[in-house]
Amino acid sequence: MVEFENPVLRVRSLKKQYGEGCDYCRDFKEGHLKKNYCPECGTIYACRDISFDVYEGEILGVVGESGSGKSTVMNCLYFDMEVTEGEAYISTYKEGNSNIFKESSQNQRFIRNRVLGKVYQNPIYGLKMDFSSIGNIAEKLIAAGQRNVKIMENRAKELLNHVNIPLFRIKEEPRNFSGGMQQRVQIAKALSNNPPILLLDEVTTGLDLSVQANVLDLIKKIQRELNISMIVVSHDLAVIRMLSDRTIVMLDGRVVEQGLTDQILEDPQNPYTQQLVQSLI
Ligand SMILES: Nc1ncnc2c1ncn2[C@@H]1O[C@H](COP(=O)(O)OP(=O)(O)OP(=O)(O)O)[C@@H](O)[C@H]1O
Repeated sequence: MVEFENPVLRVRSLKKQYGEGCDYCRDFKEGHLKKNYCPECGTIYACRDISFDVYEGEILGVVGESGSGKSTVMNCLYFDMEVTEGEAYISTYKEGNSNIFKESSQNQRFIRNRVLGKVYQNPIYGLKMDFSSIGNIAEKLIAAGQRNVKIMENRAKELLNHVNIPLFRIKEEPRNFSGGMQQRVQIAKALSNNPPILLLDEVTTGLDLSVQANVLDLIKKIQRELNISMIVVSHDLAVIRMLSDRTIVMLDGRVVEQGLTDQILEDPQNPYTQQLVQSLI
């Protein structure tokens, strides 16, 4: 049972825009934007004023249609892109007192290696396809300062076993693996340095339904066993329903609703969320 008491991650007023904005769009007057962009100057507001907490041991779901800004939130948190404005604090990093968006690039690299793990929809962003699976994990361990070959080998075997990659295949390159196996290796790699927070961006999109179910089961199992906090992004409310304790719903770069997943499913308040929930039935 998750206790919604200790946030491991606090995100405040995250904003990402492409373009300078103009007098017409800058204060977001009702009706001045077309979805997420300004028809006068063309500025795209990918994320506007996004705030949320992630608690210890919870899975937070982020759901919304294509272009709503879900991946932008994940990319900003993992420093794959720079925020325009905003703050984020991680309780295990500098006791939660430092805005990670303002950290030096060296410290941001440390956070990527030690504090956060990320699993991408497309495994080519998370894996070196021409390294072996074991080599992919070693790469992450080396980035965190590990140099002992035996320790790295044992850790890689343990992780790959955890995600059900057969021992006899761990020296193979992930390019030879099926989509589901590649995602499992990505998950193992992201867990290499025991990060307290895992970011999963559309990790089952594009997989066959049975493979998808298998990966979702694995995510749930890992979360239970390691009591890790996760943010799971998906356009598919069925995925979010299966995994997440709480959910935030995004539309046009904004959070339009957030709460316990059960509550959102049973009694959605926002018209867009109502549509999403109806599409499940
Ligand atoms: N480099 C960029 N330049 C301009 N606009 C961009 C850029 N990257 C993303 N966007 C825009 O930002 C908005 C949010 O994109 P984002 O990828 O976060 O959405 P999403 O909800 O994750 O959707 P999807 O699942 O389709 O990626 C979209 O309107 C997108 O076109």
